[in-house]
Amino acid sequence: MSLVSAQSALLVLADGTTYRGWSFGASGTVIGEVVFNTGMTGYQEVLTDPSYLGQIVTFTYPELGNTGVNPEDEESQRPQVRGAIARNICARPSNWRSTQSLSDYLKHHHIPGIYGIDTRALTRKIRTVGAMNGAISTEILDPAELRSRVEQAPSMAGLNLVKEVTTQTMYEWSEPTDRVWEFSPSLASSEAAKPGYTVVAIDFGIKRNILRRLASYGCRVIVVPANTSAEEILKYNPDGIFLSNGPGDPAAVTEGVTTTRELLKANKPVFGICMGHQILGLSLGAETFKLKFGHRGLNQPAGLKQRQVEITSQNHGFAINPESLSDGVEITHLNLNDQTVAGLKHKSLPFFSVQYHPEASPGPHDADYLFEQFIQQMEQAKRL
Ligand SMILES: N[C@@H](CCC(=O)O)C(=O)O
Repeated sequence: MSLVSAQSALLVLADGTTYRGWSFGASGTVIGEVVFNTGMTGYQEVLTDPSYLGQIVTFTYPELGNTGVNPEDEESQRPQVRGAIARNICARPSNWRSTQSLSDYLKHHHIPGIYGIDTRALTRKIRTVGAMNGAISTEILDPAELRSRVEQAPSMAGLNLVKEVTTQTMYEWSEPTDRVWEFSPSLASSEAAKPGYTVVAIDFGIKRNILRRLASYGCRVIVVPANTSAEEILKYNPDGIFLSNGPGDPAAVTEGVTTTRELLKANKPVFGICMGHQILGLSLGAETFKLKFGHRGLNQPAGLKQRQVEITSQNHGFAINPESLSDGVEITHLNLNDQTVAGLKHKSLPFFSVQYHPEASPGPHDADYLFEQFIQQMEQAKRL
């Protein structure tokens, strides 16, 4: 295990703000959208969530790496972030599941990180000015030169990144949440009746824990590439269709929107999470817009008509414009911090979606009931 280095590294934002720190993970230069995540746990799940593709993530939790990394906590095959920013790094992880230090892991995957950064100041900057591109480098230590590289990078708005993360071929997923970790009383206490519904999941950058939750509720999940046609999807005769999370600008994922619009004509239950929620909204005629700095963390309150507020895990930079929703669509949840749309459903057809992540990983489990809601919709559809 290598200790964290004292090699100098530079972080420059598009507006010229410069931070000096030290390198962890790989050496090199990376450019991406600099965002912040306020979660106090789950750095490995964040790093491997495909929705973060193209982004440099600032972790506001003050020390990263304490529990190392392990093979079970991967949300996809590899870390997907372009870079990581930390206040401090723990060089000697201590956890019974740890197989590698965070720094070695990122080095292995050629992902640079910078630590020693005043992440509170950086977060305030992003909150005030808005999320913007930036670069981390261990090679270019002249701020003006690094900034000129940042200026050449495209903005996140308008970027379709789905093709970089979607599966190339279809596959089936059957692994549920490990029984040791199961938290749902109905699933943990009994050999709950497994409904055995077939769900086709369109992979815009799917997280493994979504697949696990669907499998835990007894679904046979067929995961298909994002460019699969509606006709091919319907050939699997699914009981329900799932639209996954994913990176980039949802409005640029035109193929996914066209396919979903076609699929809606079949009137089968449809459930969307995060980008899946945005794609469902776009398919129903709504528009999306880019938020100033997005929501990324584990304690975002969502609610509206329900008596209980859900504390939710979130990770998104775009949202649905409520003004653009047609009469047939109802808002079910708002983000209670800024009143943006956090959930919607069709008033008469079995389509619903949430902007947040009910699968958590990391995060609270308040919204896990939405998977059960999807199962109930498939049950009802079968009875008709
Ligand atoms: N890329 C979209 C969706 C994120 C997700 O699906 O997790 C956004 O930033 O809003």
